[in-house]
Amino acid sequence: MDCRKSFAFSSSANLGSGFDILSVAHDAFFDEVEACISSDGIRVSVVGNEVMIPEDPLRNSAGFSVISLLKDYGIKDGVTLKIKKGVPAGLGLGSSGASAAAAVASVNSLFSLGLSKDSMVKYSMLGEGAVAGTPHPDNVAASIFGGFVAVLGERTVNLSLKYDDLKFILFIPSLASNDKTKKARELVPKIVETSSYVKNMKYGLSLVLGLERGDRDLIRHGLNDEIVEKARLPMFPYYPKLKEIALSGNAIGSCVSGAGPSIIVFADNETDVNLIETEGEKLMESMGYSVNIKQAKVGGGVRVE
Ligand SMILES: Nc1ncnc2c1ncn2[C@@H]1O[C@H](COP(=O)(O)OP(=O)(O)OP(=O)(O)O)[C@@H](O)[C@H]1O
Ligand SMILES: N[C@@H](CCO)C(=O)O
Repeated sequence: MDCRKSFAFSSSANLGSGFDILSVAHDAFFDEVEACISSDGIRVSVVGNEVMIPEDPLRNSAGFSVISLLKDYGIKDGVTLKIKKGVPAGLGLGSSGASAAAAVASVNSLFSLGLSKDSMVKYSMLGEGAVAGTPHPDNVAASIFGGFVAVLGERTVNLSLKYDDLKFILFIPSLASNDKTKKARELVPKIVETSSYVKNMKYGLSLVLGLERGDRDLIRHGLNDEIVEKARLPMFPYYPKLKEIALSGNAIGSCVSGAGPSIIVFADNETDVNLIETEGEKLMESMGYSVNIKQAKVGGGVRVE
């Protein structure tokens, strides 16, 4: 049987004020998707630690992306997708995006379609639309390109990171829920004050310039959001205190990872990682949340075996 297998990392979207624009791939978790040509239509199976992931191809991010891709290219063959989940779902770590990215990469290779990375983003984000109601591109762009990315319309651009000792501490509460991103998107305000818009422009520029120049203070300033994070705060009530703890341990900064509930803390060699992990866990437990804490580094882009 003709098959291809791809691997895609987890990601954190909405960095600072970069809602739907700025994201990063990390090596905390990865998904593996094998695509094989079959005579049996489009089939999806999911193996791994997940119980809440649909195998109906139209409701699975990988399945929907591949259906759209095959349709556009007029491919009549069936394809079976075997998804091995590594990225936990519903936690703001780009789980649906990683599956879609790996599936599109596998099918691209299987049929020698020669898709550019931007085209892979275009098809993978359709799978996000099937899951979250709107096809947001930021998680899939990070998983496909790797590193820090800015999604600028139909083009995704990698930021050239100048920060050798950058690492992440991920606080991952056990709070996964179905349709979380869909619900979180409903909280985003449709109209914003000009003063909030101006603040967010400053944060966004600070973050991009800080990452490109390796400027710790700019990154810290840039890891703030006046609009989306604020509007969604009721979904993650522990976050303001957790950020205080991160800054007291001299983290570079922190923000909500994607649509939450996970939090990403940016750290370097000046950061007291132990203090942040210990105090952060204490805080979460005192508020009734059990939490998994994981360290990670910047991850690479999707890889076809
Ligand atoms: N292949 C897939 N992998 C993971 N989740 C999937 C997949 N296909 C469909 N889903 C559904 O998508 C939802 C998870 O997506 P959601 O956007 O809420 O979380 P996430 O992708 O883990 O995080 P985020 O997008 O906030 O980074 C779940 O309800 C799950 O059933
Ligand atoms: N930009 C998306 C990311 C979801 O991980 C959102 O916040 O809805």
